[in-house]
Amino acid sequence: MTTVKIRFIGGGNMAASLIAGLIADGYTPAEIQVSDPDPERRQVLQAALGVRALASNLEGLAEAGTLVLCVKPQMAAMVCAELGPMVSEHCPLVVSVMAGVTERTIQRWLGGPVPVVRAMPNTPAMLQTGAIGLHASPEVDAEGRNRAETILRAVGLVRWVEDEAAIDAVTAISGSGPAYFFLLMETLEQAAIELGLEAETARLLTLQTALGAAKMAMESTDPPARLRERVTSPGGTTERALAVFAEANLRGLVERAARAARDRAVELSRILSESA
Ligand SMILES: NC(=O)C1=CN([C@@H]2O[C@H](COP(=O)(O)OP(=O)(O)OC[C@H]3O[C@@H](n4cnc5c(N)ncnc54)[C@H](OP(=O)(O)O)[C@@H]3O)[C@@H](O)[C@H]2O)C=CC1
Ligand SMILES: O=C(O)[C@@H]1CCC=N1
Repeated sequence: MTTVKIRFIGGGNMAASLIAGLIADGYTPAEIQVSDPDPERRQVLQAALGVRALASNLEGLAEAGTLVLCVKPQMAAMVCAELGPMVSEHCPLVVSVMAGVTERTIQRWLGGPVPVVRAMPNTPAMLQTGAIGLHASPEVDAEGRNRAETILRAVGLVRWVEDEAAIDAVTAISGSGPAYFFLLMETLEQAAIELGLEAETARLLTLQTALGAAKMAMESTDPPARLRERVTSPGGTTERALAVFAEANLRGLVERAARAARDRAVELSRILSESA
């Protein structure tokens, strides 16, 4: 019988992305379990990913070496209170992907100073192209850090941060970040259609351009600013477009957006740490 290695609590978007990435990396569905209260969601998870999806958060929990908390921050207190006695008894490694829920708060809700790793992934984890920030509470030993890193490395690029507060910045940049790039893709595709391109052509040219730009930026030794300059012929078309972005202060806007996301994570941490 295969031992369940990883148990997800909450089977929504982020859990499904992580599970898909882990399976793509070679984990077998039998090594992963998930619990979620919604029967339709459980059916989708079972059908799409082949993992066992349970209604109860406690059923089979003792078997798992690692628990991944994947519920909304607002549900976390209730879920941790339910899991606390079992976590104290069986001491699995607790990994939380929840935005704005600190290690101290999770420990308080679980009822003791258990080892907690905070991981901030993003949905491209499903294609093993996630970007993940990690931070461990002082109770996590080398084996626990190694285990968390191995699991998350299977679904993308991992960076440890020294200070737990940096996880809020990671949340604002790479946790939420796919949404910013998707927004840019949506708007560029729409602009292409408005300029007269056929819809499928607009879609494909936009997406391939995003992929090509990201690949170039990843693989080049030059920074993105230099790559941008090479596209921008003096007196040419790109220059005109970039002038419009500058006029609207795109840089300031992006900075404000990232700050707003970071501040929301900080606000959630404060509200949740003050709650019962
Ligand atoms: N989405 C993302 O890109 C990212 C999300 N995160 C974090 O991941 C966590 C989950 O987010 P996301 O997947 O987007 O949210 P979802 O709402 O998609 O997933 C949460 C899941 O938890 C289920 N749930 C609700 N109550 C319980 C319970 N008592 N026990 C077990 N499961 C429960 C929900 O069911 P129901 O819908 O029926 O209530 C839902 O299926 C959040 O804390 C978020 O901060 C982190 C990085 C990126
Ligand atoms: O929007 C959110 O709160 C979550 C955290 C990062 C991405 N999605």
